[in-house]
Amino acid sequence: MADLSRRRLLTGAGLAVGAGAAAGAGLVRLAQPEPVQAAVPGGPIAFHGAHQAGIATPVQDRLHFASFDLGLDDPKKVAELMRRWTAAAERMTTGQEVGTGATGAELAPPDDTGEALDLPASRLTLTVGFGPTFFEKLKLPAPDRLKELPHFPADKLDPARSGGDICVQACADDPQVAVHAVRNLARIAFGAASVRWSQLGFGKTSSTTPEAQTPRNLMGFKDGTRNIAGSDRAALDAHVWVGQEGPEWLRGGSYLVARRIRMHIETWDRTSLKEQEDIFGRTKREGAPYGAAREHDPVPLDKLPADAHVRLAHPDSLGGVTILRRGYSFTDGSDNLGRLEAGLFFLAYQRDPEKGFIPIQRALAARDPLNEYIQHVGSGIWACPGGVRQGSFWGEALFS
Ligand SMILES: C=CC1=C(C)c2cc3[nH]c(cc4nc(cc5[nH]c(cc1n2)c(C)c5CCC(=O)O)C(CCC(=O)O)=C4C)c(C)c3C=C
Ligand SMILES: [Fe+2]
Repeated sequence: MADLSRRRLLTGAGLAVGAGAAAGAGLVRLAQPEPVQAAVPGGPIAFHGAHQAGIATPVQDRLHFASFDLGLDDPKKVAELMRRWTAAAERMTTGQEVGTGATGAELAPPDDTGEALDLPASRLTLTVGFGPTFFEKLKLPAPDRLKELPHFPADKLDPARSGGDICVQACADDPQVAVHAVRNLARIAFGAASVRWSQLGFGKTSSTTPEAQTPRNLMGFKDGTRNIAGSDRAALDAHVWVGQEGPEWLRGGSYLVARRIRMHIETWDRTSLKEQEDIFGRTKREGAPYGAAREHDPVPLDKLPADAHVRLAHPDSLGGVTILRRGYSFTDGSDNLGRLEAGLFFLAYQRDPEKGFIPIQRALAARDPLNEYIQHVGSGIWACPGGVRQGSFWGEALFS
């Protein structure tokens, strides 16, 4: 049993000895040749399908988000990178080692870096998107709706934490699995693309499973109460998935907006409960909207302060504008004044940024009292291709 590795568990031999012991740990899923939606905690989430996993699929606990810059401008070579990345992603999302594994020929570096050996798939999802600069560099036609985001008042964006030709969103229940995935994709990309910036996240601040307990953000409020459910196909089709209006490669895909939002935690912590609740228009403990008793009660907008965050961002205040939020909290230690470098790594998926993030952020940037306690310091937008079929690779139709 000493070599009951991630990889052996997936082989017949590994399963014969491993299945019984693994079942209780959520590893029994590995018996299936085709990954299926995680039915047990830690099970794999299907990589193939009509849509990329990691958008409407249940939100995992941890994030490693990476933005890559291309080092070449030949679309054929980038297609080859996507083919190699897809092959690695297919393996990692089912808990397998990359390529020939973490141990191979003695005199060559192994194909897999090895730190995820013995760990389950941990519901790893890998979601890829292409930014405006990707299309410029490769001289490929960009989708109409993929435009650099406008400047919003009070933005203080750091170019070193913004943009990027390709993004990879790795989500998993185990941070080591998410970090391993990004690290191995970066290793594969050597010579073709390199990491421009990356962000670790924990404590998801959204939910695509309304029946689950809503997580809390670092301000202590339940975050993600009113979000698009992963099972709400009508809402996903209307607000998240690109339809016939997009190029073929993007249909079933989505536009992703990322914002690194720093929180002035120490100032927030000196703010009265009443003011904190007024800012959101919801109670802190229950998460109920003002004028209602329970978290999931409908929001009586006229009972909320006119500039409450929830009122400003609510679809009824914005002609129906709706996004799917999938953000994570982050802390990157403390700054030189001893203040926690913390905040929200906000991620939003939408069918059209002009009918999603942009009008909401315009309203929030203009009036949200939360602005006194936050600052947007990083930003990016990417077009995420539709789902990957068996035998295909990320964005294949874009390159052919
Ligand atoms: C541009 C979009 C949004 C940004 C940026 C944003 C930042 C941000 N939000 C919170 C905390 C909460 N947001 C909540 C609701 C909410 N927020 C947005 C959009 C943005 N938020 C939307 C669309 C909604 C839902 C509105 C609705 O339909 O009712 C809530 C309430 C709970 C919930 O419904 O999720 C909280 C809390 C922070 C802390 C923050 C920046 C740091
Ligand atoms: Fe919000």
